[in-house]
Amino acid sequence: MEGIDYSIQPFESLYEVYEEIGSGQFAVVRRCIEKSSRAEYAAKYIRKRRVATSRRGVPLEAIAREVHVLQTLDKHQNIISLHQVFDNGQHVILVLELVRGGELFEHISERERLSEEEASSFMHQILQGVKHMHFNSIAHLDLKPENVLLLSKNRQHIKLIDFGLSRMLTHAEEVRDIMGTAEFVAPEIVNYEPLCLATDMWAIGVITYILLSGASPFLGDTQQETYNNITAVDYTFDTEDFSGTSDLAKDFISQLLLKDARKRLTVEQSLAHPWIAPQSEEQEEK
Ligand SMILES: COc1cc(-c2ccc3ncc(-c4cccc([C@@H](O)NCCN(C)C)c4)n3n2)ccc1O
Repeated sequence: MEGIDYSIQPFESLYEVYEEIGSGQFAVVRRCIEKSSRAEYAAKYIRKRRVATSRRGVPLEAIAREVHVLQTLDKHQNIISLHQVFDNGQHVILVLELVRGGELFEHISERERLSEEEASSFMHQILQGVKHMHFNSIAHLDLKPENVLLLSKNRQHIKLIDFGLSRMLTHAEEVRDIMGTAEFVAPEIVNYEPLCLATDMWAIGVITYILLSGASPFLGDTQQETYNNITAVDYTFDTEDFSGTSDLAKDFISQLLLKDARKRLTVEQSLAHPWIAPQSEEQEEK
Protein backbone atom coordinates (compact mmCIF):
# COMPACT_ATOMS: atom_id res chain seq x y z
CA MET A 1 0.00 0.00 0.00
CA GLU A 2 1.72 3.17 -1.18
CA GLY A 3 1.69 6.20 1.13
CA ILE A 4 -0.62 9.21 1.07
CA ASP A 5 0.18 12.32 -1.03
CA TYR A 6 -0.55 15.09 1.48
CA SER A 7 -0.91 18.75 0.54
CA ILE A 8 2.19 20.65 1.65
CA GLN A 9 0.58 23.73 3.18
CA PRO A 10 -1.21 23.46 6.56
CA PHE A 11 -4.97 22.81 6.27
CA GLU A 12 -5.81 25.79 8.49
CA SER A 13 -3.90 28.17 6.17
CA LEU A 14 -6.10 27.20 3.21
CA TYR A 15 -9.52 26.60 4.85
CA GLU A 16 -11.85 28.29 7.32
CA VAL A 17 -13.39 25.65 9.64
CA TYR A 18 -17.01 25.87 10.84
CA GLU A 19 -19.58 23.72 12.67
CA GLU A 20 -19.44 19.96 13.20
CA ILE A 21 -21.91 18.24 10.88
CA GLY A 22 -21.34 14.67 11.91
CA SER A 23 -19.14 12.26 13.80
CA GLY A 24 -18.12 8.63 14.02
CA GLN A 25 -15.95 6.47 16.33
CA PHE A 26 -12.59 8.01 15.32
CA ALA A 27 -13.68 10.79 13.00
CA VAL A 28 -15.41 14.16 13.16
CA VAL A 29 -16.85 15.88 10.09
CA ARG A 30 -16.91 19.71 9.98
CA ARG A 31 -18.11 22.14 7.35
CA CYS A 32 -15.25 24.23 5.91
CA ILE A 33 -14.67 26.90 3.24
CA GLU A 34 -11.65 27.00 0.90
CA LYS A 35 -10.23 30.55 1.27
CA SER A 36 -9.12 30.84 -2.39
CA SER A 37 -12.38 29.71 -4.04
CA ARG A 38 -14.91 30.33 -1.20
CA ALA A 39 -16.23 26.85 -2.05
CA GLU A 40 -17.75 24.81 0.83
CA TYR A 41 -16.47 21.33 1.68
CA ALA A 42 -16.78 18.69 4.42
CA ALA A 43 -13.56 18.11 6.38
CA LYS A 44 -13.34 14.60 7.83
CA TYR A 45 -10.79 14.63 10.70
CA ILE A 46 -9.51 11.08 11.23
CA ARG A 47 -7.59 10.62 14.49
CA LYS A 48 -4.28 8.82 13.80
CA ARG A 49 -3.33 5.81 15.96
CA ARG A 50 -0.05 6.90 17.59
CA VAL A 51 1.05 3.54 19.06
CA ALA A 52 0.53 0.16 17.34
CA THR A 53 -0.80 -1.38 20.58
CA SER A 54 -3.26 1.48 21.19
CA ARG A 55 -7.01 1.02 20.62
CA ARG A 56 -7.51 4.75 20.04
CA GLY A 57 -7.39 6.21 16.57
CA VAL A 58 -7.00 4.65 13.12
CA PRO A 59 -3.78 2.97 11.88
CA LEU A 60 -2.11 4.96 9.08
CA GLU A 61 -2.33 1.89 6.81
CA ALA A 62 -6.14 1.88 7.16
CA ILE A 63 -6.32 5.63 6.49
CA ALA A 64 -4.13 5.18 3.40
CA ARG A 65 -6.49 2.41 2.23
CA GLU A 66 -9.53 4.70 2.55
CA VAL A 67 -7.75 7.53 0.69
CA HIS A 68 -6.69 5.16 -2.09
CA VAL A 69 -10.27 3.86 -2.44
CA LEU A 70 -11.66 7.43 -2.62
CA GLN A 71 -9.03 8.40 -5.21
CA THR A 72 -9.80 5.27 -7.27
CA LEU A 73 -13.57 5.87 -7.18
CA ASP A 74 -13.39 9.62 -7.74
CA LYS A 75 -15.92 11.55 -9.89
CA HIS A 76 -18.91 9.18 -9.81
CA GLN A 77 -22.29 10.85 -9.42
CA ASN A 78 -23.29 8.56 -6.53
CA ILE A 79 -19.98 8.48 -4.60
CA ILE A 80 -18.66 11.33 -2.44
CA SER A 81 -15.61 12.94 -4.08
CA LEU A 82 -12.27 13.71 -2.42
CA HIS A 83 -10.79 17.20 -2.98
CA GLN A 84 -7.58 17.28 -0.88
CA VAL A 85 -5.77 15.42 1.94
CA PHE A 86 -3.82 16.99 4.84
CA ASP A 87 -1.93 15.73 7.90
CA ASN A 88 -1.89 18.09 10.92
CA GLY A 89 0.07 15.70 13.13
CA GLN A 90 -2.81 14.34 15.21
CA HIS A 91 -5.28 13.85 12.34
CA VAL A 92 -5.43 13.05 8.65
CA ILE A 93 -7.95 15.52 7.19
CA LEU A 94 -9.96 14.46 4.12
CA VAL A 95 -11.50 17.45 2.31
CA LEU A 96 -14.65 16.05 0.68
CA GLU A 97 -17.53 17.44 -1.35
CA LEU A 98 -20.22 18.75 1.00
CA VAL A 99 -23.77 17.43 0.66
CA ARG A 100 -26.66 19.14 2.44
CA GLY A 101 -29.57 16.71 2.41
CA GLY A 102 -28.53 14.73 5.49
CA GLU A 103 -28.60 10.94 5.85
CA LEU A 104 -31.09 8.66 4.07
CA PHE A 105 -31.56 7.21 7.58
CA GLU A 106 -33.13 10.50 8.75
CA HIS A 107 -35.26 10.68 5.58
CA ILE A 108 -36.67 7.22 6.35
CA SER A 109 -37.16 7.99 10.04
CA GLU A 110 -39.28 11.04 9.16
CA ARG A 111 -41.48 8.91 6.88
CA GLU A 112 -41.25 5.48 8.60
CA ARG A 113 -41.47 3.82 5.18
CA LEU A 114 -41.17 4.94 1.53
CA SER A 115 -43.34 4.32 -1.53
CA GLU A 116 -42.07 1.51 -3.79
CA GLU A 117 -41.28 4.06 -6.52
CA GLU A 118 -39.15 6.17 -4.13
CA ALA A 119 -37.48 3.10 -2.62
CA SER A 120 -36.70 1.70 -6.08
CA SER A 121 -35.25 5.06 -7.15
CA PHE A 122 -32.97 5.24 -4.08
CA MET A 123 -31.88 1.62 -4.54
CA HIS A 124 -31.18 2.22 -8.25
CA GLN A 125 -28.76 5.02 -7.34
CA ILE A 126 -27.14 3.06 -4.51
CA LEU A 127 -26.65 0.19 -6.99
CA GLN A 128 -25.07 2.58 -9.53
CA GLY A 129 -22.52 3.61 -6.88
CA VAL A 130 -21.94 -0.02 -5.85
CA LYS A 131 -21.55 -0.97 -9.55
CA HIS A 132 -18.70 1.58 -9.83
CA MET A 133 -17.07 0.16 -6.69
CA HIS A 134 -17.43 -3.47 -7.76
CA PHE A 135 -16.13 -2.65 -11.28
CA ASN A 136 -12.95 -1.54 -9.46
CA SER A 137 -12.99 -4.73 -7.28
CA ILE A 138 -13.77 -2.59 -4.22
CA ALA A 139 -16.28 -3.80 -1.61
CA HIS A 140 -17.75 -1.12 0.69
CA LEU A 141 -18.45 -3.61 3.58
CA ASP A 142 -20.38 -1.02 5.64
CA LEU A 143 -23.41 -0.20 3.47
CA LYS A 144 -26.29 1.10 5.61
CA PRO A 145 -28.76 4.03 5.42
CA GLU A 146 -26.51 6.17 7.65
CA ASN A 147 -23.81 5.98 4.95
CA VAL A 148 -26.14 7.16 2.19
CA LEU A 149 -26.43 10.97 2.03
CA LEU A 150 -28.99 13.03 0.14
CA LEU A 151 -27.58 15.83 -2.04
CA SER A 152 -30.38 18.07 -0.81
CA LYS A 153 -33.57 17.67 1.25
CA ASN A 154 -35.97 17.74 -1.69
CA ARG A 155 -33.89 15.82 -4.27
CA GLN A 156 -33.46 12.09 -4.41
CA HIS A 157 -29.86 12.30 -5.64
CA ILE A 158 -27.74 10.24 -3.22
CA LYS A 159 -24.02 9.97 -2.44
CA LEU A 160 -22.35 6.98 -0.75
CA ILE A 161 -19.87 7.80 2.05
CA ASP A 162 -17.66 6.18 4.69
CA PHE A 163 -15.16 3.89 2.97
CA GLY A 164 -13.32 3.27 6.23
CA LEU A 165 -14.05 -0.49 6.11
CA SER A 166 -13.86 -0.83 2.31
CA ARG A 167 -11.39 -3.26 0.73
CA MET A 168 -9.87 -3.87 -2.70
CA LEU A 169 -10.76 -7.57 -3.05
CA THR A 170 -7.99 -9.10 -5.15
CA HIS A 171 -7.57 -12.88 -5.42
CA ALA A 172 -4.15 -12.45 -3.82
CA GLU A 173 -5.34 -12.19 -0.24
CA GLU A 174 -8.46 -13.26 1.72
CA VAL A 175 -10.28 -10.64 3.84
CA ARG A 176 -12.18 -11.99 6.88
CA ASP A 177 -11.65 -9.54 9.72
CA ILE A 178 -14.22 -6.85 8.97
CA MET A 179 -17.19 -6.14 11.23
CA GLY A 180 -19.69 -3.47 10.15
CA THR A 181 -22.97 -2.64 11.91
CA ALA A 182 -24.60 -5.84 13.22
CA GLU A 183 -28.02 -5.63 11.52
CA PHE A 184 -26.48 -5.12 8.06
CA VAL A 185 -23.65 -7.69 8.07
CA ALA A 186 -23.84 -10.83 5.93
CA PRO A 187 -23.56 -14.40 7.31
CA GLU A 188 -19.96 -14.70 6.03
CA ILE A 189 -18.96 -11.75 8.23
CA VAL A 190 -20.63 -13.28 11.32
CA ASN A 191 -18.98 -16.65 10.54
CA TYR A 192 -15.55 -15.07 9.93
CA GLU A 193 -15.47 -16.53 6.42
CA PRO A 194 -13.82 -14.92 3.35
CA LEU A 195 -15.65 -11.75 2.25
CA CYS A 196 -16.49 -10.88 -1.34
CA LEU A 197 -18.32 -8.29 -3.44
CA ALA A 198 -21.55 -10.24 -2.78
CA THR A 199 -21.16 -9.29 0.91
CA ASP A 200 -22.32 -5.80 -0.18
CA MET A 201 -25.30 -7.32 -2.02
CA TRP A 202 -26.63 -8.81 1.25
CA ALA A 203 -26.58 -5.29 2.75
CA ILE A 204 -28.45 -4.01 -0.34
CA GLY A 205 -31.20 -6.54 0.50
CA VAL A 206 -31.34 -5.39 4.14
CA ILE A 207 -31.49 -1.69 3.13
CA THR A 208 -34.30 -2.38 0.63
CA TYR A 209 -36.26 -4.31 3.28
CA ILE A 210 -35.95 -1.34 5.68
CA LEU A 211 -36.88 1.29 3.06
CA LEU A 212 -40.09 -0.61 2.20
CA SER A 213 -41.20 -1.61 5.70
CA GLY A 214 -39.49 0.60 8.28
CA ALA A 215 -38.48 -2.65 10.03
CA SER A 216 -35.04 -4.30 10.13
CA PRO A 217 -35.18 -7.96 9.00
CA PHE A 218 -32.67 -9.54 11.39
CA LEU A 219 -32.57 -7.10 14.33
CA GLY A 220 -32.85 -8.93 17.66
CA ASP A 221 -32.97 -7.77 21.29
CA THR A 222 -29.24 -8.41 21.60
CA GLN A 223 -26.33 -8.36 19.14
CA GLN A 224 -25.94 -12.13 19.53
CA GLU A 225 -29.63 -12.65 18.72
CA THR A 226 -29.17 -10.48 15.62
CA TYR A 227 -26.16 -12.58 14.55
CA ASN A 228 -28.15 -15.80 15.16
CA ASN A 229 -30.99 -14.47 12.96
CA ILE A 230 -28.49 -13.57 10.23
CA THR A 231 -26.69 -16.94 10.14
CA ALA A 232 -30.06 -18.72 10.13
CA VAL A 233 -31.34 -16.26 7.45
CA ASP A 234 -34.34 -16.03 9.74
CA TYR A 235 -36.57 -13.25 8.39
CA THR A 236 -40.16 -12.94 7.15
CA PHE A 237 -42.16 -10.52 5.06
CA ASP A 238 -44.35 -9.78 8.07
CA THR A 239 -47.87 -9.33 6.78
CA GLU A 240 -48.42 -6.01 8.58
CA ASP A 241 -45.14 -4.33 7.49
CA PHE A 242 -45.38 -5.65 3.93
CA SER A 243 -49.14 -5.53 3.49
CA GLY A 244 -49.05 -3.32 0.38
CA THR A 245 -45.66 -4.36 -0.98
CA SER A 246 -45.48 -5.94 -4.44
CA ASP A 247 -44.31 -9.52 -5.00
CA LEU A 248 -41.67 -8.06 -7.35
CA ALA A 249 -40.12 -6.06 -4.50
CA LYS A 250 -40.15 -9.11 -2.21
CA ASP A 251 -38.56 -11.18 -5.01
CA PHE A 252 -35.75 -8.60 -5.33
CA ILE A 253 -35.05 -8.78 -1.57
CA SER A 254 -35.33 -12.60 -1.52
CA GLN A 255 -32.67 -12.93 -4.25
CA LEU A 256 -30.21 -10.93 -2.14
CA LEU A 257 -30.80 -12.34 1.38
CA LEU A 258 -29.31 -15.73 0.50
CA LYS A 259 -26.75 -17.44 2.76
CA ASP A 260 -24.68 -18.68 -0.19
CA ALA A 261 -23.01 -15.50 -1.45
CA ARG A 262 -22.54 -17.07 -4.90
CA LYS A 263 -26.32 -17.31 -5.34
CA ARG A 264 -27.06 -13.65 -4.57
CA LEU A 265 -27.84 -11.24 -7.42
CA THR A 266 -24.71 -9.41 -8.57
CA VAL A 267 -24.92 -5.62 -8.85
CA GLU A 268 -25.47 -5.90 -12.64
CA GLN A 269 -28.22 -8.51 -12.15
CA SER A 270 -29.80 -6.26 -9.48
CA LEU A 271 -29.85 -3.28 -11.87
CA ALA A 272 -31.56 -5.52 -14.45
CA HIS A 273 -34.17 -6.81 -11.97
CA PRO A 274 -37.69 -5.67 -13.03
CA TRP A 275 -38.28 -3.93 -9.66
CA ILE A 276 -35.19 -1.77 -10.26
CA ALA A 277 -34.80 -1.61 -14.07
CA PRO A 278 -37.75 0.66 -15.07
CA GLN A 279 -35.95 3.87 -13.98
CA SER A 280 -36.39 6.89 -16.28
CA GLU A 281 -33.48 7.76 -18.61
CA GLU A 282 -32.83 11.01 -16.69
CA GLN A 283 -32.20 8.88 -13.59
CA GLU A 284 -29.31 7.23 -15.49
CA GLU A 285 -27.81 10.65 -16.40
CA LYS A 286 -27.59 11.86 -12.77
C1 LIG B 1 -15.79 9.62 2.91
O1 LIG B 1 -16.16 9.20 4.19
C2 LIG B 1 -17.03 9.98 4.88
C3 LIG B 1 -17.64 11.13 4.38
C4 LIG B 1 -18.52 11.84 5.19
C5 LIG B 1 -19.20 13.03 4.69
C6 LIG B 1 -18.80 13.68 3.50
C7 LIG B 1 -19.50 14.79 3.07
C8 LIG B 1 -20.58 15.22 3.82
N1 LIG B 1 -21.45 16.23 3.66
C9 LIG B 1 -22.34 16.17 4.67
C10 LIG B 1 -22.01 15.11 5.48
C11 LIG B 1 -22.72 14.62 6.66
C12 LIG B 1 -24.00 15.11 6.98
C13 LIG B 1 -24.66 14.56 8.09
C14 LIG B 1 -24.12 13.52 8.86
C15 LIG B 1 -22.87 13.08 8.49
C16 LIG B 1 -22.19 11.92 9.22
O2 LIG B 1 -21.77 12.27 10.48
N2 LIG B 1 -22.97 10.75 9.30
C17 LIG B 1 -22.47 9.78 8.44
C18 LIG B 1 -22.76 8.40 9.02
N3 LIG B 1 -21.67 7.85 9.76
C19 LIG B 1 -22.03 6.50 10.20
C20 LIG B 1 -20.42 7.88 9.02
C21 LIG B 1 -22.18 13.62 7.41
N4 LIG B 1 -20.91 14.52 4.96
N5 LIG B 1 -20.23 13.47 5.40
C22 LIG B 1 -18.77 11.40 6.47
C23 LIG B 1 -18.15 10.27 6.96
C24 LIG B 1 -17.27 9.57 6.16
O3 LIG B 1 -16.64 8.45 6.63
